Amino acid sequence: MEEKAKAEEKKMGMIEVWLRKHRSLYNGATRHPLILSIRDGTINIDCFKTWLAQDYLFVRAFVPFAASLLIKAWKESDESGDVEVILGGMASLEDEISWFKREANKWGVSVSDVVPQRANVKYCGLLESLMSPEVEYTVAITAFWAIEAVYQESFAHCIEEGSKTPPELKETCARWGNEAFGNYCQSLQKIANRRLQKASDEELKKAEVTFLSVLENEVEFWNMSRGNV
Ligand SMILES: Cc1ncc(CN)c(N)n1
Repeated sequence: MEEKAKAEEKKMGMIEVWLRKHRSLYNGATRHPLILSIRDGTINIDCFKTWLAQDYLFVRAFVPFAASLLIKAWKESDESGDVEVILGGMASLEDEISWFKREANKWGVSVSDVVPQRANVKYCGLLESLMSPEVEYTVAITAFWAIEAVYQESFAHCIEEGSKTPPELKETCARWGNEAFGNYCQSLQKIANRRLQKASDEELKKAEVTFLSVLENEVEFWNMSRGNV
């Protein structure tokens, strides 16, 4: 494929090529008005609570997707180290679910009463479709990287120097914005790049379409939290 050849010539990975090509959508997902309002301290706390409750449900659906990816890595990967990277991510999800419950309790949000909103149902539907054994490992790992990377870049922006994030939201931002999570996302990106380099044109196209779908769903997820469903 032409794009792949260009990437090779410039010694770039496909992910970097796509990040350039789809920069405005990527920025839309990682610099959403909700994130910017956390960063500048003008966040409406009800929006934060909506996000928290809805994301708790999303993370519960993310666990089986991660499990399906682990199976794909075990069956299809050309490098055994992939399994450890994914397993490490899965192990933190248990802690993440406990954190969501504690955080929800702190804000007076009852997680057992949360009803998923339309954008959440749609995004969880995408996760479910990616769990199918027919979806290639390369496509699934690209989606998994994109999902994690959007949160990493979004929340890291809220704890950069000069941000005015309210103190009570800093822990939330540090959860995904911290350096260790950044390194984990880098490891996922490396795996995705390695797989994409060896992918057929058809697989490459599927992975790019899925990447775009993740970004669109992320934007809609943030929109939902601000009440514009
Ligand atoms: C919607 C969404 N996207 C990504 C993540 C990071 N796992 C999350 N918790 N929620």
